[in-house]
Amino acid sequence: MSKASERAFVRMEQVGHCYDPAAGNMAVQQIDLEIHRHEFVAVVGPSGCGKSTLLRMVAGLLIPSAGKVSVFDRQVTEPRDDVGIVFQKPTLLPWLTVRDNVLFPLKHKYGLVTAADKNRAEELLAMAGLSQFSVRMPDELSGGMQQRVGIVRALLLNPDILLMDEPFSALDAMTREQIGFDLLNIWTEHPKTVLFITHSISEAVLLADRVLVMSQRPGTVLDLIDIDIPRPRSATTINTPRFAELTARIRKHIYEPEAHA
Ligand SMILES: Nc1ncnc2c1ncn2[C@@H]1O[C@H](COP(=O)(O)OP(=O)(O)OP(=O)(O)O)[C@@H](O)[C@H]1O
Repeated sequence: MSKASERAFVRMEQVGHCYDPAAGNMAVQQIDLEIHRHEFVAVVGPSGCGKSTLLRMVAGLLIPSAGKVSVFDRQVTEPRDDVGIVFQKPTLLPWLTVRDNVLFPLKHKYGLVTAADKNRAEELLAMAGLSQFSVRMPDELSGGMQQRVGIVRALLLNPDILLMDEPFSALDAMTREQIGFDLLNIWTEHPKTVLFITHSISEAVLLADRVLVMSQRPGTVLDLIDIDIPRPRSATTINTPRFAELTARIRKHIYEPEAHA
């Protein structure tokens, strides 16, 4: 079945949001977007264009002041419990081991943790290359490892949707590239619908099925680009002509927006 004929999983229809109705200026406006189940969509755009606002609306943490957000045809009207969110900083609890940190949301949600949960935690930690660190404390881990723990913690709840808000921006370039490939491996094994915000155009092209390019505030959709680069992708993908073409197309939108007006 082609993507176009699939039913949308996340749908935004003429979505807009105004944080300050008295002032009346919109943060985002007229957003139309359909995301398919298990699709990986990256969002890029200038600072302050409303990327995080978009993500918060999908999570139900923010209700749009115009238009409608729905997930599987049901309008989002309150915070959803089927989304996993990964932020720029993993905010691990310093007094718990890595394993207890990733199990914490399950314990909080259901009041107990089963043997199956513990096995799954170990399996995901192994996929993230953290097996040997499951009984270590967070401050014994590097920044990249802590961020992997944050991703495992979000995945352990087995959310339908994974929302990632600049998850790798605090990491150095090499760690960032590696953790991107780790994320792709985990996503391939455990498919999820991913909305991934990044300031890195090459990261967006390397990871995503489609890249949403937003305009300056009030943010709206400038382009939605199919990343037709075959998977699995690797470090050498960056050297392909198609990669260069796609990143150039996005750069043009960001740095020469008037050319598309
Ligand atoms: N709670 C809030 N109250 C008022 N204005 C807000 C609030 N949150 C965000 N804004 C404004 O809405 C606009 C969009 O913010 P948002 O954080 O969604 O942008 P962003 O694209 O994620 O930015 P960045 O790339 O810098 O993280 C910005 O102009 C911001 O100042």
